Amino acid sequence: MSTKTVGQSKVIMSSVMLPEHANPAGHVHGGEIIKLMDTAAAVVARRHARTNVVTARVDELEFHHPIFIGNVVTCHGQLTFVGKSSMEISITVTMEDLSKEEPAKTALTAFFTFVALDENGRPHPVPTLEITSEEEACLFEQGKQRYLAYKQKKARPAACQVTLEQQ
Ligand SMILES: CCCCCCCCCCCCCCCC(=O)SCCNC(=O)CCNC(=O)[C@H](O)C(C)(C)COP(=O)(O)OP(=O)(O)OC[C@H]1O[C@@H](n2cnc3c(N)ncnc32)[C@H](O)[C@@H]1OP(=O)(O)O
Repeated sequence: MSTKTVGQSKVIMSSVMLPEHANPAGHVHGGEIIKLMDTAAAVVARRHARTNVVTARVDELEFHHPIFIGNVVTCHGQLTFVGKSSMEISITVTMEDLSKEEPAKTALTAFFTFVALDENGRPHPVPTLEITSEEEACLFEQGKQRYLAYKQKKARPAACQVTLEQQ
């Protein structure tokens, strides 16, 4: 199995927010930004895996600052953790008001888990992650904790999981 660095799949993607992205209150709809985040995370995952990838989970999604029509939003994405076929990607969204001479602000943050698939739609192994800095090592360890927490949750007995009433 090959190894790749975090830097080999990093992404930065910018978009201008248009009236069609607004919610009834005039802010940019959160769902529009989440779609941009998902797309940026998919680019990172696909660069790392070079196979089809799907979103499996979103952790710790936080809205820190509202976004308005006319703002430039930028998604910064990088791998934090890699399991066997799953990859966790950190996405930070910044917003910039082009009419003001001030630095971009952090608007949203989240961790997306993607799973690489083979041609039959089954999970497929991905390259391991080569860690090259202390910051990457710290993010990897935190991602590993979320990965292990998911595995633990999945192993819980059915009685501890939400079920839908039969119609
Ligand atoms: C034509 C294209 C060109 C494009 C080129 C450019 C690309 C850029 C543009 C595209 C941008 C749009 C990108 C949008 C992407 C979608 O919108 S995809 C659509 C939404 N997602 C889905 O429909 C996925 C639905 N879920 C599933 O299909 C299955 O649950 C999954 C995710 C394949 C997992 O299957 P499974 O049988 O549960 O697999 P299992 O063996 O249990 O687990 C496999 C791995 O997944 C992990 N996993 C599974 N479920 C979870 C979970 N819920 N949470 C965390 N980890 C999980 C496991 O821990 C395991 O990890 P490893 O130990 O292998 O590392």
